[in-house]
Amino acid sequence: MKKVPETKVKLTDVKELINSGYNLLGELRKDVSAPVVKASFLTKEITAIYGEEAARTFYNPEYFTRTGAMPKPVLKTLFGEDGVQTLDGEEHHHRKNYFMDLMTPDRMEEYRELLAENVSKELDKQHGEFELFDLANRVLFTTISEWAGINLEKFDTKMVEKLARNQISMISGAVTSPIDHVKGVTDRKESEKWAQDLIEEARKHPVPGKEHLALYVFANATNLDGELLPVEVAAVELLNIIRPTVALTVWVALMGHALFAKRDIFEELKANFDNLQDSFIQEMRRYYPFFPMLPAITVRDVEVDGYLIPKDSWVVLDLYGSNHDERTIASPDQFDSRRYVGKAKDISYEEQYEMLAQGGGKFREMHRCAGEWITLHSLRVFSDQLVNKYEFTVPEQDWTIPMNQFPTYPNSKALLFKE
Ligand code: HEM
Repeated sequence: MKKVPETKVKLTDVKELINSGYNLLGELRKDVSAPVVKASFLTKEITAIYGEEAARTFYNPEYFTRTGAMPKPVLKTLFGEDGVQTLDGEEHHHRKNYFMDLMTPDRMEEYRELLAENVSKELDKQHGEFELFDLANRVLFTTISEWAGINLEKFDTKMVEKLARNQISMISGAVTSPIDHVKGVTDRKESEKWAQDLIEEARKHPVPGKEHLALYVFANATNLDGELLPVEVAAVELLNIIRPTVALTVWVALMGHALFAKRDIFEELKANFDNLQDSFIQEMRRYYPFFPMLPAITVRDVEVDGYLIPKDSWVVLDLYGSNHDERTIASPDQFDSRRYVGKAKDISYEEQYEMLAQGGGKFREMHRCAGEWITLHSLRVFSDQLVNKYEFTVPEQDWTIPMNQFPTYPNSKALLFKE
């Protein structure tokens, strides 16, 4: 086995590591002409790996642990502390089951119907120019809250709008300028307080017949010893449903880019919608940058692509790089709506590592995203309504998607015009 080559490029802070762009790790690989690369990062060393085979190894608990791997600033904004993302082994499996048990086919269908109704209502109201990003942000927040059993009627419109925006600033505050980070931390605190009050209320006043809804599931969730989760942790987990669903705002704005920046993808999809819709959605998840990388620590010496990564190394799996891996993906930098025809379902319902936008592997045993199916249903609803149900014209705008911003979406937030 070969020694991992080290790049001379110095990474001096978290902002530089993640915010300097989705292509950074690819550039480091180029710098050393190898698929595995080591770089100095503050006082630590970081080893970057990518691709389907590397992902298989990364998800194997015999080789890697997630405990202690996630940088603190990310926990303080994006994920929250002591949530499912930070657990390993039995404890993780037990907690993750609460999430996966929510995702039954019936509940997914209820979510899809609710979202379709809410998107239609919002689109019906639009006359003139509007930002698809803002519309999606509002609709996704109200829909997922309702689906989770949260009654938003108790809160005034300003508070609801603020909470909807918080779900995005918690993400952008994870790795960004100090000012945005402080805002991300403040907005997370406000959201956690909101979620804690909801959990406490749900514990005090259980509603018969609502036990299966996310709010009540997390209010009643226990640890491995059968004790109720601390209210703070239950709130973090409730937000682990709300925040990432609202984050789909970003993918909806990127869908705006796919469909309206140029018309060719729109026309191809409209002409053959039923056949292409799911493949188009999977290609969107692959092609556009979103979640950049995942960290873990080796628990023993590990071989990746013929290179030896010693025990106790801090390793990141480059998700964006994996989804653009020229070794396994034909013309990875081209958007091809047909790429996943015939295998769109396998990509998101089987254990797999071929496309890693939301992680890979087994849903219950591993850290793979619990919301992949909600994501698919959301993107199905939006693509259907944008392509088939309404007509838009597209104002002049800046469609640039900056590669050094997290999360990233078109500068114009996808402007559309409806009569
Ligand atoms: C906006 C689109 C989304 C993206 C890009 C995304 C991405 C990811 C990624 C990369 C992970 C980590 C995978 C790993 O550590 O191996 C993850 C985990 C997770 N996601 Fe998502 N996700 C999205 C939407 C959702 C939705 C809609 C939900 C919930 C309804 C959700 C809930 C979760 C949870 C609970 C975890 C932690 C799983 C665990 O640690 O076992 N995500 N997601």
